Amino acid sequence: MCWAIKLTFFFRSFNLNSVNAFRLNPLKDISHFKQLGKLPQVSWNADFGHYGKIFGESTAFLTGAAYSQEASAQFVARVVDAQPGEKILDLAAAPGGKTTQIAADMQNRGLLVANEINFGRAKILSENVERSGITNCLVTNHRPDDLATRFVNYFDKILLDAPCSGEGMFRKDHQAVQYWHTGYNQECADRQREILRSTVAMLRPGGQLIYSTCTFAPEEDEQIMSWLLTHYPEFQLSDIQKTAGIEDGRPDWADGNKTLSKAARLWPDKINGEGHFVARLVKTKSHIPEASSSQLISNLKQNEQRLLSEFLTSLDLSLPMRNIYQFGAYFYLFPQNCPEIKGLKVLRLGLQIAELKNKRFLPAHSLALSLSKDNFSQSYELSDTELRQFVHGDVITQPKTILKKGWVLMTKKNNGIGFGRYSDHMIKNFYPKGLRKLIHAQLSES
Ligand SMILES: C[S@@+](CC[C@H](N)C(=O)[O-])C[C@H]1O[C@@H](n2cnc3c(N)ncnc32)[C@H](O)[C@@H]1O
Repeated sequence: MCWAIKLTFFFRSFNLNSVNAFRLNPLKDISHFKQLGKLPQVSWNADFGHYGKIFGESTAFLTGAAYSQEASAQFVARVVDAQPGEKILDLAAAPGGKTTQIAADMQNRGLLVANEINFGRAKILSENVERSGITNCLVTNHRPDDLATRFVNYFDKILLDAPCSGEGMFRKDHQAVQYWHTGYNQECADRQREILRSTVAMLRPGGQLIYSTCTFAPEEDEQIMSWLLTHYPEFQLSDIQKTAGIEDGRPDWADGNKTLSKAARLWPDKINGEGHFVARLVKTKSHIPEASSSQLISNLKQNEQRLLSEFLTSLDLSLPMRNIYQFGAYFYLFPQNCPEIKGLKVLRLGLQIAELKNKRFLPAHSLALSLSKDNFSQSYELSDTELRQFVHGDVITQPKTILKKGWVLMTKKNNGIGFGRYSDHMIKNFYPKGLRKLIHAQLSES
């Protein structure tokens, strides 16, 4: 096909609406979200990706069983191909689309560091990690060069989903168009090179760097990759499996290095999704000597350990006490191979499990979101009306099942969404005040 016709199809695609998509979250019990599972699949993420919209007042959102994510963006984590037990850094992670997909692939095993430079965005990332029931993630708020001084030759995989000119999102996010100006691609490219200078040192030899953008500009895509290959000869591009209209990268848009065709381009006129670029590189060796990195160890004193252990046992929970860290009144279950956190700006340390208040333990909201009906001492399945009451912060009076006095995991479609405490025929509400809201719409799955 000649260039003029190709370009006509490309520009025509901008007159079409972008298509909503989402991912079902296998860290949750998704067996009862039957309608969502029947929606058309995103072909490159067929296990969990679907086309359709998830509203913020739906049961899928409130339980964390689904995450809204544009279809092409779902391809990036497929290239990361995270495995349980790996040490992975998601360097520019907010709001968390790729972090939550990577964590699901890791099945909560191993270490996932999700970093975001912007504090406000890091808080949103942290909330999304919590709602998704992720337990092996450290959410940090650092500049890439800060992190690079801490983690030398450290990670098995690093995803840099780079800040970019966002041209691939123009039809989805009209604001992205407003930022664009002449010279913007070069400004973004300069920033991408700066971030990559810090990134390369953090990957262990043999590890993989996945670089992605949501822009069409070769200055930010193939040309950044050719710059990296020239300046860091220890990196080589590796093949990406491309299906369903995903195309090769374009060597002719950079320095002609043929291996650039191993990268992937997602064009909105060729696939059912927005514009994206993804490349995978392998680091063959490192010139920097391995730094010894110390691991976090439990700081629990004997007395707290005994009391916490008794509290957890009373809730039928069994957690490894050697992985519990106390920070003031709060107790966290930190991930396997967790690095020492002194000097790190950490917004979330694995899973917050409890708070000590007036000499009594309260189970943490994050804990509820990581549990389902069968792994807590007692649970209560909320009706739609009760769910509205619960997220509004109301007491649940006259519950319809028999409960024992004490903590109750409040569930919807079997997934924990918060804690209550039962006594005197009512369930007192422990849904966090900051998250309480009035749901106006009819509750539905999506
Ligand atoms: C494309 S977005 C990340 C999207 C995210 N990976 C996801 O899937 O939800 C790029 C991120 O890079 C961050 N960023 C901006 N400037 C940066 C810099 N100099 N270094 C590192 N990150 C930066 C932005 O705040 C933004 O959150």
